This record gives sequence, C-alpha cells and structure tokens, in this order.
Amino acid sequence: MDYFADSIKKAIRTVPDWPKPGVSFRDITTVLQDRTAFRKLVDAFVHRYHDQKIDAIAAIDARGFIIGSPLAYELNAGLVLVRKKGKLPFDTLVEDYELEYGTASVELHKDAFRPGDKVVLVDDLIATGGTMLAASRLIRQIGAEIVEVSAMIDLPDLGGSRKLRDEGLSVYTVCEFEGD
Ligand SMILES: O=P(O)(O)OC[C@H]1O[C@H](OP(=O)(O)OP(=O)(O)O)[C@H](O)[C@@H]1O
Ligand SMILES: Nc1ncnc2[nH]cnc12
Repeated sequence: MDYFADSIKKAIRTVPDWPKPGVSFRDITTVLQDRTAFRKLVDAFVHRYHDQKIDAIAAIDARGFIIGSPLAYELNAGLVLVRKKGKLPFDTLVEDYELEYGTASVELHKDAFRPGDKVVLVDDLIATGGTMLAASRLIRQIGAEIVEVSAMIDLPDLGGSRKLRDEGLSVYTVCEFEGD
C-alpha cells in the first residue's frame, strides 16, 4: 500500500448494514472532514495526473463532484459535470445503466468537450462499475479521449473495475476494500 492509500483508507468509515442488511457502506464524509486526509486525497489524484496535460476532469453526480472540483482546479483543467438525468438544461446525451433494482440514467451536455480532449473521469467509488461505464460511454460518444477512469475506492469483489478494464479503460483507485 502506498503513501496515499494507507492514510486515506484509515480515514474512511465503514458503516455495517447500511442502507440495508449485508451492505458495508464506505462512508467518505470522515475523509472530507479531516483536513489532512482530504488534502492527501486530492494530492493523490494531482500527483497521478499533473504531468499529463489533462484538458478536463469529468466528475460524476454527486460524490464525484467533491473530488473532481479541486482536482480540475489544481490541474488547470476544465470541470465537466456528468449528472443524474433531468438536471442539465442544454442539449444532452443520455445513457442508461443497471441498478440492483431497475435502471438509472446519466446525462452529459453535448458540447461538454472538444473532440480529442484528454479527459480523466472521476467518482468516489467503483462498485459494479455501472455508473462509471455509462459515463465513459457518454464521453466517448462526444469524441473525447478518456485517459483514465479513477476513484477513491474500489470494491473489487463487485467486479466493477474488472468490467471497466475489459472495456479497454485504464482504471486507477487510491485504495480498495476486498473481502471485508
Ligand atoms: O459502481 P456502481 O455500482 O455504479 O456504484 C457506484 C456509484 O454509486 C454511488 O453513487 P450513488 O448513485 O449512490 O449517488 P450519490 O453520489 O449521489 O450518492 C457512488 O457514488 C458511485 O457513483
Ligand atoms: N458499499 C458502498 N459504500 C458506499 N457507496 C456505495 N455505492 C455502492 N456501494 C457502496
């Protein structure tokens, strides 16, 4: 485990049986409210991308916004919001994805990127990977280049990061919770 992963993982609170029995909820609020951990979290992403000439950070509604905003600022990149359906006012592209029960949709403004823009897609956590995959499809439809999809937390037991790699995406996560 590297310098960033160890301390950030320790700052994440696990809430058992929330929102329903059997789920171990990885609560990031304890990272955000700890000034040292929050700075280290943003630094982990900045360190990874600072020399890659990233044009834009695409951040997923809602917890992805928290990481994406300071990262875009530090990289001198644009910030693009991938939103839950019905929140964006201009012309959009929509992508549906599977939830445990039913489906959800993410949406992106059609003019969010210029073709060929180098983009990092950011969220707080990868579980089944459905949200990240749907967002990736939207970005690719516009013709931007996804340099990497990245998140604070991977839950590899749920298979999302593997699924994303199988789609040809490079995946970075700061830490993971496996088998616990
Ligand atoms: O890999 P997946 O199985 O798609 O799950 C991961 C997604 O689920 C959570 O978001 P949620 O939809 O709960 O929204 P929130 O950020 O608004 O809380 C999390 O923030 C990721 O976006
Ligand atoms: N176990 C989990 N903890 C926090 N957010 C999640 N989103 C999906 N699964 C989650």
